[in-house]
Amino acid sequence: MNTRLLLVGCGKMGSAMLEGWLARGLQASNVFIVEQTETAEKLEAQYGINGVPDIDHIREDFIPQVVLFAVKPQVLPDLIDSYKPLVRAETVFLSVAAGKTIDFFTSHLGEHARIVRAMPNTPAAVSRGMTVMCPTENVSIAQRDMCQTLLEAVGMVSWIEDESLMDAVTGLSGSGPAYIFHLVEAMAQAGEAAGLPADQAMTLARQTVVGAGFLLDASEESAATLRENVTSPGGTTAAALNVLMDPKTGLPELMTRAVAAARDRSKELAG
Ligand SMILES: NC(=O)C1=CN([C@@H]2O[C@H](COP(=O)(O)OP(=O)(O)OC[C@H]3O[C@@H](n4cnc5c(N)ncnc54)[C@H](O)[C@@H]3O)[C@@H](O)[C@H]2O)C=CC1
Ligand SMILES: O=C(O)[C@@H]1CCC=N1
Repeated sequence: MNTRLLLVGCGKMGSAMLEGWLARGLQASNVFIVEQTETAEKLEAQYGINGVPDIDHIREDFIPQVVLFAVKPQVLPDLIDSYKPLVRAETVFLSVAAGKTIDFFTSHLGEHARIVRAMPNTPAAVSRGMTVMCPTENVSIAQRDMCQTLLEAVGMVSWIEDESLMDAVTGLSGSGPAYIFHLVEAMAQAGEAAGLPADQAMTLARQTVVGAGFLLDASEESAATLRENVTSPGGTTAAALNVLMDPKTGLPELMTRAVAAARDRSKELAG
C-alpha cells in the first residue's frame, strides 16, 4: 500500500476502491486524486489526500508509479492527451473504463506507455471486489505485481491475455452486482405480490440474498450443491425452480441475454 498513486476520477468506482485501500492502510501522502474541485477539497479535508482539479496542479516532483483512470469512458478522450507527459518506464497506466481498449490508450499515450486495462466492480468498497486485468507486453512483472496488490486489496484478481474477453468480463462481473441488487428488488416485489407487506418483503429479500452470498463465500460446495441443499424433492423450492430453470423462459435464458447486452454495449463504448 505504499505505491505512489495518481487516481483520476473519484466517483462511484474510484471511491469504492479508495475506501478499500484506506481500510488497508493506504498512505495518504503517496496519493494524488484528480477530481472536480469540490470533491477534491472534500477528500483533502476527510483523508488528508492531495486532491487537485486537474493534472496541472500535481506537485512537479510527484512521479506516480500507477496512474489509475476511473473516469467515465466518454470523458477519457478529452483528458487523456494531458497525461502523455507522465509516460515513462516506471509508470503504469491502469484503466477501469468500460470499453476503452489498450489501442485507445497507446494511440494517445504512445507505444512506450505501459498499460493495464482492468475491470473491477463496486463490491471493492467492502473488499469483496472482482477485478480482471489485461496488460500490454511492456508491463514488467513488478508492475503487474503492483497492480495485483492494489486491486487484491479490494477483492479477488484474475488476469487475461486475450483483451477481446474484456467485453464479456464487463458483462458478467463488472455490471453483475447490479443484477444481484435488481434480484433483491424483484424478490421483494414478488413477496409483496404473494401477500407480504412491502417493508417486510424487502427485509426478507435483502437478508436472503445477503445470507446466500455469505453461505456461498463460507462454503466449499458448488452453487449447484447449495441450491440442491435447499430443494426438497417435490417441495416448495422445486416448484419455484421449475419456473426459474425453464429452458425457454427461465433465468439462464434471461441472464444470457442480459450479459450479452452488456457485452455488446462494452464493444460499442470502444467506439
Ligand atoms: N460503477 C461501476 O460499477 C463500475 C464502473 N467502471 C468504470 O469506472 C469508471 C467510472 O465509473 P463511475 O465511478 O461509475 O462513474 P462516476 O460518474 O461515479 O465517476 C466518475 C468521476 O470522474 C470525475 N471526472 C469527470 N471528469 C473528470 C476529469 N476531467 N478529471 C478527473 N475527474 C473527472 C467525475 O467528477 C466523477 O466523480 C467508468 O469508466 C466505468 O466504466 C468499471 C467497473 C464497475
Ligand atoms: O455500467 C457501466 O458502464 C459500468 C461498467 C461496468 C459497471 N458499470
